Formats: sequence, C-alpha cells, structure tokens
Amino acid sequence: MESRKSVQNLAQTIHSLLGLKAHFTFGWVQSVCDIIKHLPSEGPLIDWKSANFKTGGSFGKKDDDLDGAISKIKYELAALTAHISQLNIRRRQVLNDFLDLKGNIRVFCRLRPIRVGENFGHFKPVVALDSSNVLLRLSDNKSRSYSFDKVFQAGSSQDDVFFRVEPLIKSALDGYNTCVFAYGQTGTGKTFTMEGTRDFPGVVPRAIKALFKQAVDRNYAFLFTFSMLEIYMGNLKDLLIPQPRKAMNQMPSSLSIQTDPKGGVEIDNLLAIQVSEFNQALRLYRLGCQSRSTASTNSNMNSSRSHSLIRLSITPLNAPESQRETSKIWFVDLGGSERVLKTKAWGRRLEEGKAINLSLSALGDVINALQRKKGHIPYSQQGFGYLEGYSNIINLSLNENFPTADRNSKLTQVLKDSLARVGAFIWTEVSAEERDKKDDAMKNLQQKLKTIEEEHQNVKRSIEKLNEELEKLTLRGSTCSQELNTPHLSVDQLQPNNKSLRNKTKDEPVDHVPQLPRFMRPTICSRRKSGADYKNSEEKHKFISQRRGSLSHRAESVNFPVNGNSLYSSECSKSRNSCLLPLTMKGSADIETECSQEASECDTKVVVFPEQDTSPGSSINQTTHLSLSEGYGKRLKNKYSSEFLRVDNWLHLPKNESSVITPHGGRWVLPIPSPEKKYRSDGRMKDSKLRDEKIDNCVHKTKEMVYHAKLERQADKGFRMSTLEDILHKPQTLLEDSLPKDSRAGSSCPLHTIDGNLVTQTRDLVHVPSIMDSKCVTSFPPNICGHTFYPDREDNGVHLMSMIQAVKGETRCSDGFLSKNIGCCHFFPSDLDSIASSKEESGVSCSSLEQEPHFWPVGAGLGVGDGIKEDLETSSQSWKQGRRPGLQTLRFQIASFMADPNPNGRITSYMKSQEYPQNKGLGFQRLGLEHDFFYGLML
Ligand SMILES: Nc1ncnc2c1ncn2[C@@H]1O[C@H](COP(=O)(O)OP(=O)(O)OP(=O)(O)O)[C@@H](O)[C@H]1O
Repeated sequence: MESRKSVQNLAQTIHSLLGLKAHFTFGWVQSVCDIIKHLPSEGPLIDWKSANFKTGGSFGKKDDDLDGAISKIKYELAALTAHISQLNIRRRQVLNDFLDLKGNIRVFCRLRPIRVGENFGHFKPVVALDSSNVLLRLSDNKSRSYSFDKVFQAGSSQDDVFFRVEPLIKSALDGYNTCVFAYGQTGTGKTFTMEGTRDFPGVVPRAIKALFKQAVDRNYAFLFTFSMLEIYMGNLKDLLIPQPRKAMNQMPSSLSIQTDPKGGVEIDNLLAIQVSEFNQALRLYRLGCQSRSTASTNSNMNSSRSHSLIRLSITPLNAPESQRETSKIWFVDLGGSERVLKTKAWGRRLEEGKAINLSLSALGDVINALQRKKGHIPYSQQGFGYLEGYSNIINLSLNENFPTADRNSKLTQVLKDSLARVGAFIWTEVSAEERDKKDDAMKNLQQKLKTIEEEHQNVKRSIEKLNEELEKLTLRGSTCSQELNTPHLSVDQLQPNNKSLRNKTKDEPVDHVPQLPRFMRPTICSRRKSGADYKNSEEKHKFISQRRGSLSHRAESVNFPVNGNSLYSSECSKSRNSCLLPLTMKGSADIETECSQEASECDTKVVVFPEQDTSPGSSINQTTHLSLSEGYGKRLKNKYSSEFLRVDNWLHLPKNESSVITPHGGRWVLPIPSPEKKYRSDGRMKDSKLRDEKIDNCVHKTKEMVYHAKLERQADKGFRMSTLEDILHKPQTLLEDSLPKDSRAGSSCPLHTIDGNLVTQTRDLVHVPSIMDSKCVTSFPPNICGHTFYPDREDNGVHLMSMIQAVKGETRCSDGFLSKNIGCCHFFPSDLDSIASSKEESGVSCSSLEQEPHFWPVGAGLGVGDGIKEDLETSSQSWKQGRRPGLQTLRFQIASFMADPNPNGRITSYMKSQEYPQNKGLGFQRLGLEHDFFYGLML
C-alpha cells in the first residue's frame, strides 16, 4: 500500500525535485507512467545504487522488447536525476559546515612592486617573510609582523591572486552571499587588483568569467543580474546610469537602502541588468568603471575617490523551491585610506578622504563586532576610529580622538546581509590544540566534498551515456514517431544554458533557431515583486502593501558639511566618464530627502538582456528590455507601457547593429517587438513551435513592411516622421528636407524667451526627439514639440548613448557620441506622457538624470484629449514642484512616435485638433504584447 502510494507520487516528487513544474506536460507524465509500469514489484521505488551505470550495450541486445528497453533507460535516468539532486543538497550541507569552520573571512595581503624613486618617508618597504607573514619595519628599529591567510609577493600575478578568490564563486553559486573587498592605503594597488588592465585583467573580470563557466556545470539554470554603484561622499550612485557631463549645482540624489525584516538588503532604483554571458557582464562592468569618480592626488595619479561596488545576483531557476533563494556576490574596490598629512589634501580631496576614512572605519567596526559576536553590530552608525595604512598592509587601529560622526554608513548598510555570516577572523586567537582539531575537521569535510564532486561527475556521465543510448533506441524503433517527442530526463536539458543546447543552436541553420523571446518573460524577481504570481488583484494589492510595509528600515541621506564655494573653486573630482558633480553650500539634504521619499515606493529596475543571438535577422531576440517592476502606478495600465520596452530595445542595442535595425526603402528603422510565444517544453511541440515561429516572423515582417510603407507614403506627400535612426545619423539638412516647410521650428513655431532663454512655442503636444545643429535650428513634424539633441553643447545633458555604446562594446562612449554630432538630450516640462507623473507617484528616482529645466512651453487649448491634457498638467505641475521627468520620460516620448504603427493617423488627429481617444493608443493590446510581463509593468 505504502509503495503504491509512493508510485503515485513519483511524478510530483520528480516535479518538485527538479523544480520544473511549469514545463512538464502530458507527454512527460506519460513517459513517467511508462517508467512506473516497469518498476520492479519489490524494493525501494528509486534506488540509485541499483541503477545500471554501465550502459554500454546492455540494452537492446538482450532485450527483444524495444519499448521495454526504452522504459528501462528512462527509469534509470529518473533515478540518476533524483540522485544528482540529492548530491547537490549534500554538497551544500558539507560546504556550509566547511565554511563555518574555516570562518568566512579570509585576508590576503598583496605587496605592490616598488616604483623607482618611491619615497616611503620614515617607513621602510614591507617585507614578505613567507607565504603568510609580512614584516613591517618601523623607523625606530622596531618591527612588527602580521599574519594573513596568504601573502602575495610583489612579483605575483593577477592569476595567483584570483586562484585564491575562485572558491568564493562556488559558494556564491551554492547560494551564499559573498563579498570580496580590496582595501588598503591609497595607491597600494586595490584597483589594479580588482579591475586590472586590459592585458592583466583583475579579480572582477576573472570572477565573472568563472561564474558563468561554473554555472554551466551546475544542475540548474541560473539567472544573473549585474549592478554597479559607487558610494561617493556617503551618496549611493548607480554607475550604470549615464551621468550628466557638466557640473550641476547640487549633489546627485542618493539611492536609498531598504532592509527587510529578514535582514535582506535592497537598493531602490538600482539598475539590475540581466546578463546571460560573460561578455555582456564585462561590457557593463567597463561602462561602470568609466563612470567612477577618480581624481589625481599626491599619492595616486588616478585615485578612486569613492568605494565602487559590483553586485552579481544569482538566482537558480529550476532548483527546488527551498533552494531558489537569490544569492549575491559583491566585489568592492574600497576607496584608499588616507592620512591627511601625507596626502596634503585640501578642499574637495580632503572631504573625499574624510568620507572614505569614516566609512572604512565603520566597516572595521562592523567586522570587529561580528568577529567578537557582539550583540550590537553597528551597521548603521558610524563609530570611532579610522583605518590607518602602512604601505601595502592595513592595520586596524582605533583612534579615540577621531571625530564621531553620527551618520549612517552606507557602505556597511549596503553590505549588511553579505557580512552577517562572519565567523573566525585573523585576529581570533585559538590554542594550538583547538587549531589542530579544527584542521582535522576541515580536512575531513574537504575529503567529503571531493567524494561528492566525483560522484556527481560519475552520475552526470552516466546520464549522458543513457541519453545517447536512448536516442539510438528511439531512432531505431518503428514507434519512434511517438517516442521521439518524449522528453528525456537529462541533466543537461534541465538547464537552458547547457552545452548540448548551445551546440545544437550553433549547428542549426539560422532559420531554424527557435527565437524564444526570453526577455518577455517575467523574471521570478519581477513576478514576485510585482505580485504577478497572485491570482487576483486584491491579493496582489495586499502583497504590495505588505511588501511596502515590511520595508522597515530606511537609510537616511548623509549630508556632508561641505562648503560649496570653496570646494567648487578647488579641485574637482571627475568620473572616468567626465562626470563632474560639484557640491554646493546647500548640500544634498533637501534634494536627497525628496528623492528618497520618491524612491521609497519603487522597486529595483531590472533590465533584461536576452540571450545573445548572433544570427542575422534575429532582431527581436537581440532586443533588451527594462522592466520597472513595481510602483509605476495605475497610469501604466494605459497604452504607454509597451513603448518603454521598445525604447529600451534601442537604448541597449547589441553589438551587431545591423541585425537590430532593419533597412527599408533606404531608411533604417527599428523593428517592432513581436508578442511572446508561449512554448511547452514538451519535445512534441518542437515542430509546431518552429512552424509558429515562421508564421509569426512572417506576420511580424509584414507588419513592419506596412509600417514602413506608410512612412514612405508620408514622405511622398512631403512629410514623414523622423525615425530614430534619422535623428541619430542623418544630417540635419536631410531631416529638414523631409519635412514640409511649415513644420520646421523657426518658421511656423514662433520664438520667444522665457527666463532669458530662447524658446520655441509649438502648437501641439506631440513630442519627438529631434536634432539641433549649432545654429539651433530644429526640425519637427508639424505641430510637434520636441526633445532636442544638441550636438555641440555639453551642458545640462544626459548621455543616453553611453549605455548603447557600452553595450555595443565601444569604450569612451560619450566622446564618440559627441563626435558623431549627437549631443545631449533635454527633458522638458511639457511632457505629455503619463510616465513622468506615474514615475513621481511611484517614486522612481531620476536622480542623476535630472536636468536643469530648459523650459519649453506648450500651447494651451489645443483641442487635445482630456487624458492627455491631464497628463500634461500633472507633468507640468510636477516640473514646477521640482520633480522632473527623467530618462523614462524620454524613452517613452521617443517610443510614442517610433512605435506607432499609425503615426500618420495620429498626427492627423492632432492636427485636426480632435480628441484622441485613449483606447486607440499604443497599448500593448494593440501590439499584441498582452503578456504577464507587461502585466507586471501595469502595477
Ligand atoms: N601589482 C601591481 N603590479 C604593477 N603595478 C601595480 C600593481 N599594483 C598597483 N600598481 C600600479 O600602482 C598604481 C596605483 O594603483 P591603484 O590605482 O590600483 O591603487 P589604489 O589602491 O586603487 O589607489 P586609490 O585608493 O587611490 O584608488 C597604478 O598605476 C597601478 O597600475
């Protein structure tokens, strides 16, 4: 009875073990039933030990019944797959024990080669005594030795260093939050160690590479997201968001930190970009590095003036529920500790140095408290003391005279949930006997781990063999038409980024590559955050309010006592991307408070990169999306949601530009995103899936052609919309030529001044990006108020293109961008879209994107629809209140024209001053994007 019950539960058991519920289909269940039919009448249901690992020729020869042989193999496959899951659980447990014993902090010391003529003052260079001890010789003939887990000599290579860091990658993939810091005095080689150079890549690029490599060997598929921020003067800045080029009169608003009751830390509005391969992550990393705040100091020509933090979040996708937690690995290049006397810093450099020292001190306090298992861990309160550096090594010393700062340390708060498992520390003193015991226990665990790994490999190999066998048998059998489509229980197949799948994709002709629109699927993260998993709206609402309510802790802004005038006139730090953000007397308190509040109700943005598809024509697959999971408010229920996605596609153009943008009639236009196809993982669906793909592609192409034909017709009539590519690449004169005379700014649109600025009064409310040449001549479609790209003005602008350039793999994006005559984008108060206001409702911070108002008034009483008027009013009001639309606004506005399949109709309706019915907009219903991904956006 018992065993029959187990048989009945087999399917569910395997389902839950493999975490693939959603993909299992009727065909799969049938095959499991087949397996069950051939189960032995007695004995354990799945006994992996009895599984036949030696598959070579054992089937088919003796067994006359082909079906029987197939079922037997499937049975073994199921057993082995279950066993692999067990092994994974065991491995995690053993590793856990091992890490607990070993202690979670390992401290390495790397000695930097001494430069010719380097002056050490009254200190002498540090000497490495052996592989774990260094000697510091003091001036008065005294010396001190320090122990580390490992000491790297001055001649050590980047490889040597990474070798020691690599085990952490495994921990991160196993679900642990991990953290790698580089800390030390300014100029001692932290950035060189973490970032490295192109020829000598450092820990971060190597670790990212290893992460993707090791993920392939795992039993699960993983979802990786990449984020990068810096903590500059106590402010959190997203390094992946393009920064304004010119100095503004305010400190950029800081991202705010949220802590949930379980201790998890989230940073509001921090971009988390989904990456599916090493190169994507690397490009983003390079982009982030370019934006770091650096400056020349007495100690270092290119000194980091901030802490930079790189975060890779890792979510196992098809792991069992209990193991599906997201883990993160942080790489932190801390700002260098400085001694003011030595660096002779003043003005801004001095303030930066102080901020760095203070936060390092807080970090030291936290680690100290964790190590000593103190009741109170001062994550959010700055303590006394500072880090004092001697040459290449660091000595943590408390200095009671150092001024107390009753401020939050953003650094320790951000890393709070990644520092919490600190166990042993180098300064922990244990007896020799205890140490021996510990060593033995660790050796034991290491041996266990090794055995598990070997067993894991064996089982994997057996599964591969069985699959080959199964394939042969199914091909041979006359009943193969049925069997061919039955999915195999393969470890490889269970992970989308597995080798076999990739080889297959490579080998298949381009036409046959299934274009799975992965980017349209809601990520687990976004579904959870958006509450899309909740069945009805009431439940979802409850979820959201609970969630907001649960964010119990908020970091306050840090207001550094900076005298703007004096600082402004002293040196200025700059990002490597030429970001120049001076402080003012006002500091950032007001602004930050406002932004923090706005940000409070909003979630992390998740930009989703699809898997790289190099096939030409796979434009849809190569697009990129920004999902703004929660908090965009009711207004996103309306027609505009899908436009976000479209513009994000453009913002994140992948490397092969020609495959993204389709030429038509001599012009280059963006493809229209096609709706997601929902596939079953059932192998039986393969053919019909391909067929559907082709049909969909056809429909898509036809739609596109119709759209372009419309553009052509408009052009023939003397007027057409400027496509995005026109705007970016065509000379101004061409654009002008393509428009009727009365549509050009300066002709029909009267010019006047507001606040001393020359502005154009436009007659209608449609927004479109356009180009301004050096004479500030604008070309707009008729009655269209536009965003303006200033090719030769660097002020007040946002480098939208830097993101594109980075994704394309081009470095120095901003300069390239400027040199191509595509300047900066301006945001205007007259935004008609609802995004700005919904952004404000939801609290999306547009911190670094906020621009000085370049006022562009919009004519009143133009006969536009009520909804649009309302949007406009809200938007203008927000602007007046100092809340300005940001990048999202621009995205939307570009999108609203670029994406419109019927721009002609839309423009005509404006021109005739008729009401523009809301329900005829650019809704995703109309674009066929009625998927729950977008449902997530509507919240
Ligand atoms: N191991 C090394 N081998 C060769 N050159 C090195 C090494 N470490 C550091 N350098 C060089 O020393 C200089 C300073 O290094 P780096 O900028 O990495 O210091 P840092 O600790 O990050 O300083 P800061 O805290 O001011 O940012 C750089 O020119 C770097 O190339």
